[in-house]
Amino acid sequence: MYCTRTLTDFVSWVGGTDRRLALFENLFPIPRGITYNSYLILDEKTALIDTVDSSITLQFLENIQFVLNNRPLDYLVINHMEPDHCASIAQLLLYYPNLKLVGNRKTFELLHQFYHLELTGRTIPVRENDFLSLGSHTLRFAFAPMVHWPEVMVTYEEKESLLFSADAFGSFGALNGALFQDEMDFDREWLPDARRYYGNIVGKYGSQVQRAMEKLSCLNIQMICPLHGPVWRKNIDYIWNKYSRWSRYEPEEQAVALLYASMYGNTENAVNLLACKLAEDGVKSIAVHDVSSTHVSTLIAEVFRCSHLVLAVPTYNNGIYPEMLNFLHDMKALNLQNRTVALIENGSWSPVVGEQMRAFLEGLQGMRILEPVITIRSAPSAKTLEELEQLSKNLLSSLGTAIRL
Ligand SMILES: Cc1cc2nc3c(=O)[nH]c(=O)nc-3n(C[C@H](O)[C@H](O)[C@H](O)COP(=O)(O)O)c2cc1C
Repeated sequence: MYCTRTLTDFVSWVGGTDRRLALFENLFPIPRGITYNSYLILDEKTALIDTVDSSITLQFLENIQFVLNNRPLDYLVINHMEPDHCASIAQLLLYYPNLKLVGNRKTFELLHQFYHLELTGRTIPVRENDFLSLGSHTLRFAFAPMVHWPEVMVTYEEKESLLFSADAFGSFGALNGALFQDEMDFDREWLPDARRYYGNIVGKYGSQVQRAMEKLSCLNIQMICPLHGPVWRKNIDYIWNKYSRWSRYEPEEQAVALLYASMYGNTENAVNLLACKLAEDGVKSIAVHDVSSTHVSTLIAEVFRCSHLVLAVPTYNNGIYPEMLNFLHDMKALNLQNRTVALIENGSWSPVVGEQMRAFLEGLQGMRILEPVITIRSAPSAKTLEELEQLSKNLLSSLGTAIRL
């Protein structure tokens, strides 16, 4: 049975949800599932904006059929050629023999690479700022290269001021009936997944996100319609400001994330001691994560959120404990910048990871190491306690006065 939602008198949501997929991109855990959004505009001409993943093609086709109500489908706009948004194109071409595909040069290069379809006479190539009239509605195209992939463009509908934003402004998570951000408690239910989605999927491309936002900032936007997660029709500034901050690698909060590795509990013990000192010193926002039991995508999201990090690690065969090393490599791969980092190293005979982590972090832009680096020999000692007390004070003064009790 069709399952659709109405955006405006002319525009419907015809996407769907998948709560069975465990790993998005076979990489990122999505315990709350995922939504694939697609939007259908009815005017003199009909236009579908993007398609969905193959897991929900049947539901998707039923949704489109219902909204079209026996009308033909004239256009499919392809904003993004990643297979989770394109896997239904072949079926659509079969169902709707007069359907024309709208995309840019790179869109069609990728389409041919993925699907080997016969498309003679069925494509409409567009360039930056070209428009397509549907009758009273007009679609205008703006390229947003590397706001995830090189072919990405966004589509702006001029009559109703709708921005179809491709992967930008999206989120992990399956919609639970509510489609619009103002129908849900976004901060409580969605923000962690929206942040984790941004950080891990788009986070590497901050400067490209900035360029795209600059380009779009002159538009009157009444609704942001992304390819995953909630649609924004109120509080657009809220998500716009989050993106502005994230893409500049500015922390969202003055907060401390203590991220540690520990085999036998001694490094963990030091981290718990520091967390207690921080709380006693008046720091309100403290998060503690074991890097071995917290997925690296969540650790990355915490870096996007927090201004201050404490990395605590045992020496492992003369190197950084593997799960922490993996996290550091991910931070580098995703271009993370501009954080204040305190380091705690542990080792029973030759602790060397403090220097190794310092060298690694100095290779990232704008990472400030908060001195001194603390060395533990096997287990925290009385000296360690004093050093942790000092580190807590140093963190507090670096955090600034805003969060003192
Ligand atoms: C496989 C393995 C390799 C280790 N390699 C080193 C090393 O190269 N240098 C060192 O000083 N300690 C080394 N250690 C010791 C740990 O770093 C040390 O015992 C530390 O206190 C463990 O902290 P934890 O209790 O938080 O796991 C190694 C331990 C293990 C299990």
